This record gives sequence, C-alpha cells and structure tokens, in this order.
Amino acid sequence: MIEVSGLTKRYGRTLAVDGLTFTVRPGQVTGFLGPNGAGKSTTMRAVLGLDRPDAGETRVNGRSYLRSEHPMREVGALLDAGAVHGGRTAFDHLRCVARSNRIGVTRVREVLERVGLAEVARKRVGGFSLGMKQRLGIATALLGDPGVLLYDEPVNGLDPEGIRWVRELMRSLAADGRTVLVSSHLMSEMALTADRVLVVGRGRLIADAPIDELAARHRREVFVRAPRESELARLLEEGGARVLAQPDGGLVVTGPPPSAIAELAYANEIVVHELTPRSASLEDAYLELTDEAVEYRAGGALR
Ligand SMILES: Nc1ncnc2c1ncn2[C@@H]1O[C@H](COP(=O)(O)OP(=O)(O)OP(=O)(O)O)[C@@H](O)[C@H]1O
Repeated sequence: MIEVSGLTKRYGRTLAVDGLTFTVRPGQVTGFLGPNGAGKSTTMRAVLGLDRPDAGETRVNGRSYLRSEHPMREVGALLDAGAVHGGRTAFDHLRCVARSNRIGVTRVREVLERVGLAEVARKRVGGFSLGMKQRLGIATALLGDPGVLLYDEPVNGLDPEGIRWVRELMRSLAADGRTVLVSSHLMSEMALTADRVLVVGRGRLIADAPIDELAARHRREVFVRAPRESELARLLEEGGARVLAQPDGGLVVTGPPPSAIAELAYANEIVVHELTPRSASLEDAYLELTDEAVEYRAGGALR
C-alpha cells in the first residue's frame, strides 16, 4: 500500500505538487494519469525518498520508505529507463544491483527470462533500443520480488507487442496481490491496463475513481430524433440543456437524462422517434478533467 498525504513540492517558483492526498491499494493496477508536467514523476520520487517534500508525507506499507531495511524487496521502481551504464551488459547491470541488495544470481536469470531479455543478457546496454532499456528497467524493479511497484511511463518507446506485454505484466503483478502504480499521460493506455485511476493536473488531484466509473460520471449526451425537432430543441434549451442539431438530422443533448427529455416531449405532445443515451468516452472524460491543467498546448501557448 502507498499512502500520500498533503504532499507538496516546489522547485523554485514552480509548484510541482500541490497538496496531493491519495492511497494506492494492493491487488489492482492504479493508473497515475496527467498531462506533461502534472507532477507524476515528482510524486513518485517523493514516495521513493528521492525528493524531499516541502510539506506532507508519503508512506509505503505504513512507514516512510527511507526507513526500509530491505528497500528492493519492498519496492521496485522504474523511473528513467535511460539511467543505466551503457558499457555494462544487461546481466552485469542486474548482477551489480542484485549484489548490493544481497539478491542471488539465480534471481537475475529469472527476471531476465521474465522480461524477455535472456538472449541479449550478455550484450552491452549502450546498444539497446529504448524498448529493451524499458524491459531492463522493469526487470531491475522486479529483482527483489517486491510487493509494491512504481513504473513511470513504462510503455514509452515500446512497440505494440511490447506495450501489450507491459500491460499483461502489470495485470499479473496486481493479480499476485501487489500494489502497482503506473504513470502515463495516455488515457487510452490506462483504459486497458488500470482498474483505478488517479488523475492529476498542475500538481493537484482531479479524480480518484475506478476506471469504469470515470466515463460514466462525465458528460452524458443523449441523441434524440423527433419530427418536430426544432420545437423540442427550443424547449430543451429553455430548460438549460445544451443542444446541438446534427447535419444529418437529430439532436445531441447534453444535460438532462433521457427520462427528462421524454417527459418534456410528452408534456408538449411532441412525438419522439429515437432517444439514445451516449456516455462520454474515457478519453473525453480525461480531456474534460484535465482541460484547465494542460501546461503546454499546441502552438506553444503557455497557460
Ligand atoms: N528537478 C526539477 N527542477 C525544476 N523543476 C522541476 C524539476 N522536476 C520537475 N520540475 C517541474 O515540476 C513540474 C512537475 O514535473 P513532473 O516531472 O513531476 O511532471 P510529470 O507529470 O511527471 O510530467 P511528464 O509526464 O512530463 O514527466 C513541471 O513543471 C516540471 O517542469
């Protein structure tokens, strides 16, 4: 379990994390989502004791991770896949990390096998693709067989097969009962991987919900077809709904539920031919949530 409470971190004048509070539970994959610069990496570094918070605290399994006696057996983390000595082989890299944590060489072989790098274990990491480096980082995090895993953007640089592999690995680690926190700026990726998502923007928590609740909670639209469409549109707008007439006919109504639309039509003796609820996609929900929190937009405008 990871607990973050009131976490605040500044870098000079930048407020990177602004009073974040959340809990990451075992047995599920928790997606940590937010646009670039939202504070995801800073939060992960704070959990690992690599960054000292200005306020608040983080706990792993009930205490500060800095006090852990067997850090790699408790937490595995991948923060920056590129941060590996390029002159070393994958095997040597893992053996060094394992040795300094009193982990045997058998485990090094096991994790190489698990991440699909056994065949290139004797090759220098300097010649690895970004995807292979990601796999090595993922392997390093698994060395101590920890109950808590933090992965910062683990699918960066992976091809579709690699992305699917990471997704399945995360799911199987959670199914073992581990606590798995995975950051991403892509909702599409998290929709397939995470059970729950924490959405952050500008250092603040915007949402903390099961993934399937998120879309349901957001913008609801209803598609309506009626012969007296413009009259119904006017009545709906008078009642506060947002109504968009579609080029091919029909109205997309945002605001009232289908039952309220049906009752309004009935009360005004308007026949309705179609009334179809459409919930927002997860991507829509995410964009809506983070709309105010995007640091940089296309065109380079700084908000
Ligand atoms: N070491 C640092 N020095 C100065 N500013 C920093 C430092 N680390 C992060 N920041 C700033 O803090 C804010 C949060 O950054 P952070 O890397 O935590 O965001 P993120 O959500 O992980 O984004 P990304 O997806 O781009 O990695 C950003 O504005 C960033 O520029």
